[in-house]
Amino acid sequence: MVLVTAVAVSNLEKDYGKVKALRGVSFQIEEGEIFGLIGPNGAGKSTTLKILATLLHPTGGRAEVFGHDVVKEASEVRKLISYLPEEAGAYKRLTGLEYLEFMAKLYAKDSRKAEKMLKLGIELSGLGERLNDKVSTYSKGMVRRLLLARALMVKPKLAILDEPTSGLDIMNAFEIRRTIKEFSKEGVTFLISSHNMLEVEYLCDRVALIHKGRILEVGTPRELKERYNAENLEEVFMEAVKNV
Ligand SMILES: Nc1ncnc2c1ncn2[C@@H]1O[C@H](COP(=O)(O)OP(=O)(O)OP(=O)(O)O)[C@@H](O)[C@H]1O
Repeated sequence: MVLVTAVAVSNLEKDYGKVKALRGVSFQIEEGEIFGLIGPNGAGKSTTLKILATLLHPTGGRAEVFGHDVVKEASEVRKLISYLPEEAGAYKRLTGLEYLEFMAKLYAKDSRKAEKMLKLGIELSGLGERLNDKVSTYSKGMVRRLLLARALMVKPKLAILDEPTSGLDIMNAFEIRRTIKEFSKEGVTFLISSHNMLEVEYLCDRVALIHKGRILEVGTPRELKERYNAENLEEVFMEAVKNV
């Protein structure tokens, strides 16, 4: 099997004024992988994801998505990705169904494809009858499911998901993880950020530990646990930060 590089991040730096959010971040993701970027609050996860989603310009370094530079070829990159932001709440005046319909029409090349996309979005949202209610009446978890359905119904080559299960109850989080695994089998590549290390351990093929804008370790959960003689990724992380 020929490995295709989905994401190549090399020495990425991002300053917000005096704050150095990223201090030389590098990692690669192969096509079809579920890759987890994990670390504590303020580590630089969202910043890395936003740069890959073409929403932020890096201060230094490079990032490519399927060989396209995220700065110089941003419009090419946007055709290949879906991005789920950490905090999102737009389109409150629409019903969930109207929102999915609007997005399907925007993304699909013809009306038949839009229908198919919408059907998938409805199914993925799991919102049933509530899709007919305005988004403003949804709980945080319901909004999350709607946005995730939107992100996946377009079948992106790369899905960039910032804390996809944050704020969701156990059942919803379980469903989301199952959907991610299913889509991965169909060839969608995932970059997921999380500070829930146990969830990531279950879900991800490989993970990168990020702390204070630097990558501390990259590997499969099993490799990292062996490297640190640890029971789980939480223990790996606690050991890894000791050496910083
Ligand atoms: N717009 C901004 N202006 C100034 N500083 C920012 C801005 N966005 C992020 N930062 C800072 O950059 C650093 C990295 O933030 P980032 O949001 O990437 O972390 P994170 O790992 O996603 O954290 P969390 O898990 O809390 O979302 C933090 O110190 C944060 O305060």
